[in-house]
Amino acid sequence: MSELENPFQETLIQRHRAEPCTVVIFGATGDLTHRKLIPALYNLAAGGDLPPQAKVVGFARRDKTDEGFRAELEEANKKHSRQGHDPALWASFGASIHYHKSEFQDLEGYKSLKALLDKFDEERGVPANRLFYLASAPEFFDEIMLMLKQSGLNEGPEGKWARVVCEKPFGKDLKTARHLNQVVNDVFAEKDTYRIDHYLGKETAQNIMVLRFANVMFEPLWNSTYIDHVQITCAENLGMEGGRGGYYDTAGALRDMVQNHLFQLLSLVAMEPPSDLGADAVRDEKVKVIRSLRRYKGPEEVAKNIVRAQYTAGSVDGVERVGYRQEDRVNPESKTESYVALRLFVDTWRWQGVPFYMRVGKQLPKKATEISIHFKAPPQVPFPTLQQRGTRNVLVIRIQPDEGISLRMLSKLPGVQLLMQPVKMDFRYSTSFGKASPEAYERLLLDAMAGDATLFARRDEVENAWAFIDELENAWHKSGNPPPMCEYPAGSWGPKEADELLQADGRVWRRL
Ligand SMILES: NC(=O)C1=CN([C@@H]2O[C@H](COP(=O)(O)OP(=O)(O)OC[C@H]3O[C@@H](n4cnc5c(N)ncnc54)[C@H](OP(=O)(O)O)[C@@H]3O)[C@@H](O)[C@H]2O)C=CC1
Ligand SMILES: O=C1O[C@H](COP(=O)(O)O)[C@@H](O)[C@H](O)[C@H]1O
Repeated sequence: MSELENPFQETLIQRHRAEPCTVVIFGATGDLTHRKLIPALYNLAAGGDLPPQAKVVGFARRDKTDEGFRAELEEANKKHSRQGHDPALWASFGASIHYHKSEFQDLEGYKSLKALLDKFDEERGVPANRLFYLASAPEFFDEIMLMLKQSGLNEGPEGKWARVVCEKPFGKDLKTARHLNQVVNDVFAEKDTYRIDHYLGKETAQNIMVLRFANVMFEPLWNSTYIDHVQITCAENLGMEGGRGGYYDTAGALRDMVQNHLFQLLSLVAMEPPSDLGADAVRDEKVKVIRSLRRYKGPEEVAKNIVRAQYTAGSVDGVERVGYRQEDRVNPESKTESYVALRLFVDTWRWQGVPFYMRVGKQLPKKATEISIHFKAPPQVPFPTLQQRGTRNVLVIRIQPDEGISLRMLSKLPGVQLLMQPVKMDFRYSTSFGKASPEAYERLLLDAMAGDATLFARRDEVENAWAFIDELENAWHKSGNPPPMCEYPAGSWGPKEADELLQADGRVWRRL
């Protein structure tokens, strides 16, 4: 075998061979199904990864025929499929899609759904596994769970499984998340519960563990002896488009992005090596990171370490944007943050004293998510100038776009004098692998069908994350002296207070 052949190929193929199943999507006439779920299933079909004889059933309340539903989804697929749209492939994939009209609250609708799934099994000649995907607003989760239980749909046909995939947001605080977990786990065992965090499905997020644990040169340096600090940035150049203001204004950047996506990235960067790659071994290590986050008690500590802000009118990509409070469906007196910057500490042996700075915001100059690991300076001799920050080693993991990893290091400038200049070693997915990465939802749907929960949030991860977030939200919204709400013009990199957060520590945000 040549050195370049992939020795893991067989394991990976086995891990992802999904069993036959029917996917039922609750809320199938919605935006998520059109933009993400159907294109993901179509692309799995295009790659030959969809289980044989798979079927998709869309569940929603509007009147539609199978044909009408398929035609609507075909239009959406033309717009959103990452590999384009092949009419011949759609003809066979589309034929596997069906529509089932019912209210979420109507038990009869679930009984007739069960009859439909049983009929498909009869037509196939073998019973299929069942994957229920909750692509509805979270206030319907309780009802849907109850109905699945009462109709007996939470049990698969004999010898087959039934699993549930829950979309985010998974609760809006610890109390609601606990309640939801209880409701879901009363109907499905935890092993059959898949809480989506689509950042875990991103190729580059998955690569963090490979980078750290499959290369010998990084892990020995991956600790407070060598790392000065870590930055995680998730910038978006959009505001409240597509009517999202109504939901977003009840959530804010901290709940919408930090509690889930950013904490998942933080966990992958800060976790200890798992003993194996099984879902529980990985998630055991991730949850320890969240549990080790230093808690901020009270508004003073929160104000010192967390900056929240709303955008005011400005321009992004040359287009005028209104301020956050002027957005459609946003309360004109809103106290919801569209930006947050945090200084966090993971109180473990490995990370003692290393700050993790995170920032996330809407209406920033560009869309970019990256993690940067900022190393300490080497001992002063023999290069005294190395104390300057711009000369230190920085490892950048670009989550999106232009996925890849770069390493800044110092090189001697060619010439007769000993002058140094920072240079960059850059690995790009697009050039190194020559093929596009699958969309996060493709990977996650396939994993749920294959019974691999590694890239899904476990109950304790979600609850521990909320426990941390609740204290910040309480300081902001329930204390007598709440930390200030800062401002930043749309199109800027955030409020000056976020810069000051790092300046106070003698550091600066990395320029993206
Ligand atoms: N859209 C996105 O990009 C993302 C969405 N999410 C999450 O996914 C979930 C769904 O989002 P999205 O698709 O945007 O939502 P939409 O509002 O676009 O869709 C809601 C769906 O729920 C159905 N529905 C609502 N009430 C009932 C009812 N009483 N009985 C039966 N069906 C009902 C609607 O059916 P009908 O049309 O028949 O009324 C529709 O199919 C949300 O939790 C959201 O937070 C998460 C990440 C990204
Ligand atoms: O979950 C969410 O994620 C999107 C950003 O996702 P990305 O894959 O485009 O980075 C964010 O816009 C949205 O507010 C949030 O709910």
